[in-house]
Amino acid sequence: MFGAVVVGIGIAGSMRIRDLLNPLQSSPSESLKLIGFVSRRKLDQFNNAKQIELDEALKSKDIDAAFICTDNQNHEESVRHFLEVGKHVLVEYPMALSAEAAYDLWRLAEQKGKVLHVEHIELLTEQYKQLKKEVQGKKLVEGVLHFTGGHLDENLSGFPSFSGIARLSWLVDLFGDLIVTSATREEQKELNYSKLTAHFLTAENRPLTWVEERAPGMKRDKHIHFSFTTGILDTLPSSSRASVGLFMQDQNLFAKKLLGQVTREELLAEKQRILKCIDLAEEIKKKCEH
Ligand SMILES: NC(=O)C1=CN([C@@H]2O[C@H](COP(=O)(O)OP(=O)(O)OC[C@H]3O[C@@H](n4cnc5c(N)ncnc54)[C@H](OP(=O)(O)O)[C@@H]3O)[C@@H](O)[C@H]2O)C=CC1
Ligand SMILES: C=CC1=C(C)/C(=C/c2[nH]c(/C=C3N=C(/C=C4\NC(=O)C(C)=C4C=C)C(C)=C\3CCC(=O)O)c(CCC(=O)O)c2C)NC1=O
Repeated sequence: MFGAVVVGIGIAGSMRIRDLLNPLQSSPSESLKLIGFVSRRKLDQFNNAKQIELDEALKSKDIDAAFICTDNQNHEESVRHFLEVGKHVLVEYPMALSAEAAYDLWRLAEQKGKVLHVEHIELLTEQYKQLKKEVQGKKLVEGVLHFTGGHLDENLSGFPSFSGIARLSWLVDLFGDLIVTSATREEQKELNYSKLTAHFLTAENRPLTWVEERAPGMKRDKHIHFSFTTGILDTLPSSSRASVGLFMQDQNLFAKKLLGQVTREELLAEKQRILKCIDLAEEIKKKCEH
């Protein structure tokens, strides 16, 4: 059994507590046991789980793994604290808000011989799995992925290429290695309006564009326009709900890693994809700041 603590009780943290208390039967998740949660607020109890102090969690012999579900600006610090005291870590994406920090944390995890798992539920949705099937084997001519969503506080969430890393993950997982050719940022501060536009080239020199647009009340949505040599794909597949919840699927993956059931090749491929996306996010940020 691996004792677990959930850190940060927002939307994601609450779902983590729910899933840890109700693991999918006969799944790797049954090897995880919730010991308690850490919050910067005083909550005492949450779904019968008990609140513990951060210091206590770091020292506790009953805790083997930490689930970091705080706002993005806190990820680096929390991941580092738990790795340093020799705990395994699951962190919600984005793992950190700079490439330097991300590489540093992987090095630390390897030094300590601990699992560092980054949640990427955007790759686990039925919609994405269907999209990937539709794209497989096709030759891209050009493509656009346009995301819209509500306002985010950048002090907590970080630069939009990092808070929007799920869109980069989609593009890299669908089309392979990308290079950033240009990126711009448009902001209307008084309206909390933000639009990031990044242009890429694929390894075959095909152009791809990512737009991340946010404003208060804007609907959370994604639009695609992918031209292939064989035709155009401009609607996302209609999606049924996954039979196993997304955070539960991710928890199973983490538990499998703790149990040593994931191959070195798989672990390496995943790490490379995650760092590739972080590198792109960093590059986009640099280009926007110029
Ligand atoms: N929501 C989602 O579907 C997904 C989220 N993620 C990632 O998960 C992480 C957390 O996101 P999410 O849970 O959505 O964000 P929330 O804003 O809901 O929670 C973030 C943090 O804010 C604090 N908080 C929560 N509610 C309140 C409140 N009422 N008053 C004051 N503080 C509060 C909590 O910290 P504390 O308990 O310490 O006060 C919590 O850790 C992010 O990194 C995000 O990218 C990733 C994939 C999906
Ligand atoms: C209703 C308000 C709502 C909020 C505040 C919300 C926040 C939210 N959802 C996210 C991703 C995500 N959120 C979901 C799914 C959900 N997430 C949920 O909170 C719920 C209820 C679902 C269920 C459909 C998925 C699948 C992702 C991964 C990125 C994606 O594919 O869009 C993220 C991570 C950053 C990002 O990729 O944009 C945040 C902060 N999502 C919401 O839907």
